[in-house]
This record gives sequence, structure tokens and C-alpha cells, in this order.
Amino acid sequence: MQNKKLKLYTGNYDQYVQTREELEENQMKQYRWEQEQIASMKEYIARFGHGSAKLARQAQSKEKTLAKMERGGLTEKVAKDKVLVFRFPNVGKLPPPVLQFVEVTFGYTPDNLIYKNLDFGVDLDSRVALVGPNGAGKSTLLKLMTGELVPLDGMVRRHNHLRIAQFHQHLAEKLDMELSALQFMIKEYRGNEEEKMRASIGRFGLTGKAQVMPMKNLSDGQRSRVIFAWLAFRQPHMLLLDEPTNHLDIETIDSLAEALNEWDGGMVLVSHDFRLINQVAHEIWVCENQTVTRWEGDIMDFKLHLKARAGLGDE
Ligand SMILES: Nc1ncnc2c1ncn2[C@@H]1O[C@H](COP(=O)(O)OP(=O)(O)OP(=O)(O)O)[C@@H](O)[C@H]1O
Repeated sequence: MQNKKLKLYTGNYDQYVQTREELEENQMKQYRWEQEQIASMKEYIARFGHGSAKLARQAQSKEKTLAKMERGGLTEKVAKDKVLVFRFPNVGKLPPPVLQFVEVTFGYTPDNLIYKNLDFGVDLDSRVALVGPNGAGKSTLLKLMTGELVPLDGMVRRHNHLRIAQFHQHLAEKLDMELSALQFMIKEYRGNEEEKMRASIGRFGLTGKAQVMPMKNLSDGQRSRVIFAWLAFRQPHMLLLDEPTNHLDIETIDSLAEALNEWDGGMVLVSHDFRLINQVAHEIWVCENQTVTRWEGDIMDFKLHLKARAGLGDE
């Protein structure tokens, strides 16, 4: 969906991105060429339209060509999607260690351990993507980080002043759908001026009517943005994002990636969206076999590794 028109692309998502870029590049080339032609014809007509008979005839002929080009329909300039304002407020630094796992062992029941003896730290300059098979324990690791779950053995040390915010889809599901985004924020953060709340929602691309209509009338993507605004208002030092892009379109995902890259806090991301991981993660950690291992390579290498493994029938 672009410029209020729906264009259909075939193929997968990567192909779509590539095809769209190529089409837009060609369209822009054609557009520039036509505009140059038009400009030079117009200039000729303006200069020579009232000149000698011969030049005036040529100017008339150019005028006809120009009219014909316009009748035939000119190439439109590529309309860039509106860049969404998506912005997390910057926070000051906390000295490391900010979040430390010391010999952490965890299982929902002691006879079925998900992690054994985890030792690692996450700081405010950490940009980590957690990957691994379904059910390996990625969401569980995030919950151990926030303190929602406690280790069976070992400990998770958090800096005294650390503010952690966690995004997951269930938050959006729990919203009171009769309230508007603005009412929700005012209720959650009492004592703040309406204008401030409007601005804080606006920072996530939700403006005008979308702020005041009941949230039942918003799209899933818009509700996700309400949650982002709600999390950001707490000015977290660290964002834990569990599948944040499930309901977001490409442009919003790109805005999220940009916002994360401009932000100065720490991030741990669980996502199946390799494109997002590629944009924002500096480290890939693999959760598997009761442990967490740093992947020595980028996410594209990891994707190849998964494909190769699937080819061998291991998954
Ligand atoms: N509250 C719970 N009680 C008992 N077992 C649970 C609970 N939550 C998750 N599990 C189990 O713990 C394991 C790890 O789950 P977790 O959701 O952390 O995995 P994940 O890597 O995030 O998976 P996915 O990619 O499918 O979201 C799974 O086997 C899951 O069934």
C-alpha cells in the first residue's frame, strides 16, 4: 500500500524489497528524464516562440510534442512513504555491570531445566538478538532478565537504578479497547499534562484522530505503537523486545530500527525477522541445549547455517 494505491508484488519478502527498489529506481530515472525534456522544451518555447518565423515554428512543434507527452501521462515522482516519527527518549548512562547473570540455572520444574550455569552480562551498549529453535527458551531468558522469573540456582544482578521495559504482543491484547490511546496514557501516567501525553504518543506516529478514537478502532500495528509509547514514557535504560514486528508493516519496522539505532540504551531482541535483526543487532546469541552461545558471524551467516542444517535434516 503506497500513496493510497495498492500494488501487488509476487514472491517472498526479500524479493519484494528488491523488486520495489528496482522499480522505484527505474521510475525515478524515467521521471528525471521526462522532467529534463520538459524543462528544455519549455525553455526553447519561451526563448524562441516569438523569434524568427523558423524558430517560432520549431517552438510550436516543441509545444505540440510537450502537449502530447502530457496527454500520454507523465511518470510520477516516486512518492516516499511518510517517514514515521518513532523515537525513544535518550537516557543517561549507568556504569556497568548493569545486568549480570551469575551461574544461572532455570527450569519451570527442576526436572526439566531450560538453562544451566549461564554466565554473561548485558550493558547499555549491548545490542543483542536472541535466536534459536522454538521453545528453546528465548522468552524465558527475557523474563529472567526482568525478574519476572527467578533462577533455581545462581543469581541475576541488576543495577539498583536500572529501568527495564519489555515489549511483547500480550501487552497490546490487554489494552482496554474502549479507551483511546490518549485516555490510556493519561490513566497510566496520572498527573501529566494532556499535551505531554499527546506528544509522547505522537513520537510513535500516532497523531490526530488516531489518538482520541477508542483503541478497538485502531489496527494491530497502531496498538503496538501505543505500547511503544507507553514503554518509552518510562524512559527505560534497557528495552527487551519479544517479537515486536508481528503486526508492523515494513515502513514501521524501518522506523523502529531507525529509532533503536538512534537511541542510547541497551537492547535485547527476540525476533524471527532477520531483516530487523540485521539492522539493529550487533551480537547474535543462540539459545539452545540449555545454554546461550555467542554466534561468531552476522545474522545472514546464521540464516545460511540454519538452511544448511535444515538441508541435512537436523531440524
Ligand atoms: N509458564 C510456563 N510453565 C511451564 N513451561 C513453560 C512456561 N512457559 C514456557 N514454558 C516452556 O519452556 C520452554 C521455553 O519456552 P520459551 O517461550 O522461553 O521459548 P522460546 O524460545 O521463546 O520459544 P518461541 O520461539 O516458540 O517463542 C518451552 O518448552 C515452553 O513450553
